Amino acid sequence: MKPQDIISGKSSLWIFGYGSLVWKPDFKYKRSEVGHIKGYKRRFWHGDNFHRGSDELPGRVVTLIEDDDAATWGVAFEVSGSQVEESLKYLNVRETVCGGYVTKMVDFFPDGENEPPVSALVYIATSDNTLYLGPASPEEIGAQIAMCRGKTGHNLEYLVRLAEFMRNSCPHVEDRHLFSIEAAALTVVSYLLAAQ
Ligand SMILES: N[C@@H](CCC(=O)N[C@@H](CS)C(=O)NCC(=O)O)C(=O)O
Repeated sequence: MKPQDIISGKSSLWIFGYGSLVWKPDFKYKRSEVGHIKGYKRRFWHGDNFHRGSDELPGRVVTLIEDDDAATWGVAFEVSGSQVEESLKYLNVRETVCGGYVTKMVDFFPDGENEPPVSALVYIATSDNTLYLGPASPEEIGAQIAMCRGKTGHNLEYLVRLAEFMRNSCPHVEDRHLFSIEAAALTVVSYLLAAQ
């Protein structure tokens, strides 16, 4: 896939989502496929002071961390023609300007028998990013998510929608990091509700 072929409309572009993009792409696309990329693990190690948090109380959202033994499941969206420029302009604001993510090309493996991999664009927040928060225990991350909200909504919605996607669309994948944080966040919420 050459950039000039995408620009000329001769070939389409695939965009891989693994966080809010799996349940809220918010751009027009031709078709989508559930699948995975290799060599990365999904971690709630990126801060968010816009969509799901604030400068005072930054939320936590996901990024990808290189790990040769790992795979990350999500959804890839195929965009073609005018959808290419429209989606990239939109995602540049949502992901890069507001979120601090940078772009990379990876191989996406659609779920299903013998489907060949396709090259896909992915947005990754690297550790040199000013919003990067890094590792913490599921309890610490869960508590932070339970307490944060931003201009797009509550950080809990971001977490639970992603966990729901994995349970519904990737039931064969055991994402201990995601589900342990979800359990911890919901425990904090239950205490807050009981204290009311
Ligand atoms: N790039 C990842 C993560 C994307 C992500 O969660 N980005 C945040 C920006 S910090 C976002 O779009 N949030 C919108 C929302 O929370 O509804 C993906 O492919 O899904």
